[in-house]
Amino acid sequence: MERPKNQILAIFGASGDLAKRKLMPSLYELFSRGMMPEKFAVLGVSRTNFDDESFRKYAGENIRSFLKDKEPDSEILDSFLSRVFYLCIDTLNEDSYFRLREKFVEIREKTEIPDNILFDLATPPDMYRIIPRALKKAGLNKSKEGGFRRIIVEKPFGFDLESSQDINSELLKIFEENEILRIDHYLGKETVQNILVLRFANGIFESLWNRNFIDSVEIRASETLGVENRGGYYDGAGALRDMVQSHLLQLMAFVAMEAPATFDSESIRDEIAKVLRSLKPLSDSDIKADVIRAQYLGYAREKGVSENSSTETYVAMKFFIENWRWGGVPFYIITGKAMPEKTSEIAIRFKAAPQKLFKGQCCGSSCNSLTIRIYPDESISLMFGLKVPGAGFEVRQVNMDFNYKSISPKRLPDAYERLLLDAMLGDNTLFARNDSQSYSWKFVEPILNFWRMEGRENLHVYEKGVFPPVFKELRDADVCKIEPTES
Ligand SMILES: NC(=O)C1=CN([C@@H]2O[C@H](COP(=O)(O)OP(=O)(O)OC[C@H]3O[C@@H](n4cnc5c(N)ncnc54)[C@H](OP(=O)(O)O)[C@@H]3O)[C@@H](O)[C@H]2O)C=CC1
Ligand SMILES: O=C1O[C@H](COP(=O)(O)O)[C@@H](O)[C@H](O)[C@H]1O
Repeated sequence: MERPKNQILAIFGASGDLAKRKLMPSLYELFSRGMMPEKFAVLGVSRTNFDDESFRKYAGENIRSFLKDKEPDSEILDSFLSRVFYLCIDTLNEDSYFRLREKFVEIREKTEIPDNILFDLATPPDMYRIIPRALKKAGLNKSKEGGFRRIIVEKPFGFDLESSQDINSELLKIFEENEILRIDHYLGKETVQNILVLRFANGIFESLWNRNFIDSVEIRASETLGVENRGGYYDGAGALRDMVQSHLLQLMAFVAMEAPATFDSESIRDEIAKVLRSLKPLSDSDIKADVIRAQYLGYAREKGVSENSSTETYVAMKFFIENWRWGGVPFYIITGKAMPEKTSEIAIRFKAAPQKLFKGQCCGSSCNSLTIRIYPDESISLMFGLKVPGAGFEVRQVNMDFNYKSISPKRLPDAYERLLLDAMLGDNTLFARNDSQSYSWKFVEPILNFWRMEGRENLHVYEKGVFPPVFKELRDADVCKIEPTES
């Protein structure tokens, strides 16, 4: 396994929630598995008043609390924390970035790390212009010693097409496109990456993976939690921006893209962009018929949410991809908060056999579907009809399951572990490219505009924990959810 080059990782917003719950535990985990660079430093940068020592203590406590499924080893943790530093500056003030420059010099003198820096903007999005500009002013955006610069940007990447393009063009004045890593944590999930391997390492699936054999594709990501303490952000975003524009359209692209010419970052990202560009634009009448939005009861009383909010906490939509592979195949995306269960999965439903020879029941009209499950368990199930034992010829749907636990008892890495490692390695395959971001904004923007015009009209409400309205054809496809067979 290739190890990243020696470098400093500078995390802006180091005092925040993302750094605490995801970034620091993931970096510790990479360190404990020997996957961090031989020489590295993690520099937290925020306004909160820490110094190196107090930040180490804070980071250590967070790693202990948020590390997934295990306790950190004290010795390894101490060794990791000895490489952690902190700088308290007013990140809004460009002049304070000269102090950041000095801190880099100080760390490099202590650690002998070359002039390689990965910046991570774990801050509110309005800092995505301020920080890069200030880095440029302090001469930190380019190395004068032949080292590298990279910058990770968290989502939301803009608010609409225009704002995302504005942020992009600002960033592109300061960093090169291949230095900008727009993170989408869904692409760091093991099963999501496996979609590419499942499709392109196996002849059997790819030959069926088109409009001739596939009846529909459904991507579903439901959560039981409401907006919790993120009402202020969420009320300005809603489910369409928060989940569909980013994560779920990227998942759709993995399912629908053509095979890349070679397995390298640009070929893969070319195919992702191509499929997002082929999304059939939705007219007002399509939106009326094919996009359902809803809000859970009590949402408007959440902290940070406006009283008359028309923000959707649930969206179900049907759309098409206009290309030779997918013409006429409906794609569905369903996502929401405060739903009955937490699940993330992709169901590829195949067309029914041409003749119904047997009695018995399969889900919907066809016996065949492939479910790629991301949560709760990371697994893949293929469904087909088989004979019920005994007299006659009655069909029953059964599933053939692959569960990650069966090939490796090891824990699956958190998405951030994979993505931070790739960022340190400079591999941007699993990061969203500028053009694909724009295509997905172009696709969702007419919906946002239409809803703005409608206000609360046609906004459904649902009780927390009760499934909101969904398309009739999906209810039919779900009529007999198969329970896993008992062993
Ligand atoms: N939390 C999560 O699970 C996820 C978060 N994200 C994204 O990551 C980014 C960070 O999120 P999160 O950690 O939750 O946010 P928090 O508000 O918890 O943390 C952000 C940090 O940014 C710092 N900051 C710097 N400048 C400002 C400023 N002008 N105003 C406010 N804070 C500032 C703050 O530190 P200080 O005051 O010390 O300067 C604060 O600790 C956001 O863009 C978010 O959308 C994406 C996916 C998941
Ligand atoms: O980015 C986000 O994702 C989470 C859901 O992520 P998951 O890995 O738990 O499926 C969502 O809750 C949040 O609103 C959104 O900003």
